[in-house]
Amino acid sequence: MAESEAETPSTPGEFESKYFEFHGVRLPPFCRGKMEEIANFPVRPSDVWIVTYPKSGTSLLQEVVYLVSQGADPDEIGLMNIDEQLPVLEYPQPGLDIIKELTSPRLIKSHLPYRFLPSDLHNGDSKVIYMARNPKDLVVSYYQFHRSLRTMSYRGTFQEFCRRFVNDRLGYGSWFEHVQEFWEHRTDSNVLFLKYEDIFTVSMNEKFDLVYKQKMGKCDLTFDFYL
Ligand SMILES: Nc1ncnc2c1ncn2[C@@H]1O[C@H](COP(=O)(O)O)[C@@H](OP(=O)(O)O)[C@H]1O
Ligand SMILES: CCc1ccc(OS(=O)(=O)O)cc1
Repeated sequence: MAESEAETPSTPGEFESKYFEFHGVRLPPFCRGKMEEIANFPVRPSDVWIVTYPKSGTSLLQEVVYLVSQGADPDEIGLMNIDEQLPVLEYPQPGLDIIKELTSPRLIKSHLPYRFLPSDLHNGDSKVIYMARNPKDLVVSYYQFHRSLRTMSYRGTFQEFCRRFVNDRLGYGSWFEHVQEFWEHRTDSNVLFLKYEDIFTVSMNEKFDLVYKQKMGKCDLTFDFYL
């Protein structure tokens, strides 16, 4: 075991205790004590909310929404940290009080399941863009994230992590419920349901196919790329 791993052990028990359980859903500890305030959070008609299960391409989506809403220059987008422009509702920073005071139009992100979001959103009071990513790629991404996150210091195997994922035992709860709940609301007038693979893979797919053909020449090795 690497020295840094030995220094930051995280037994299954320690890892479990890092979560906060709310109505049967595992949430990150920073959600503790603010779920009622979140349910009553005042929403504005001009808001755009970006909601995802973690590792569903939130940053990619926020770049697109930010560019469109601000009329920003795509060439400049790489120069600035867009994460700083779009607060996450439930994160400790900047916090609910600051987000409440932001000037309109606000762009707000959240990873919370539909039923825990502000009740004004359920009433259709502002636009919500939800993006889902296929769970097989997502679970790899979420695993790497847990390994790198100092506060979680996850040290289990990928196999064990997958077990947690399919048994709904990770932060933000069940991916399966998260996605299904939004899918049920996909035809609501204020909800736009997107798939990561549609906005990322489709646009990049043709380019990759072209480059693959050019660079692999006569080699007949093929892969099953699926959309
Ligand atoms: N423009 C972009 N900015 C950041 N992440 C992007 C991105 N386009 C795709 N992604 C992918 O989105 C995932 C992160 O999701 P989120 O933003 O919700 O945390 C990462 O997946 P991988 O870890 O599989 O590479 C990352 O590579
Ligand atoms: C497991 C804790 C956690 C913390 C933050 C997350 O959000 S994000 O992926 O950094 O946006 C997700 C999970």
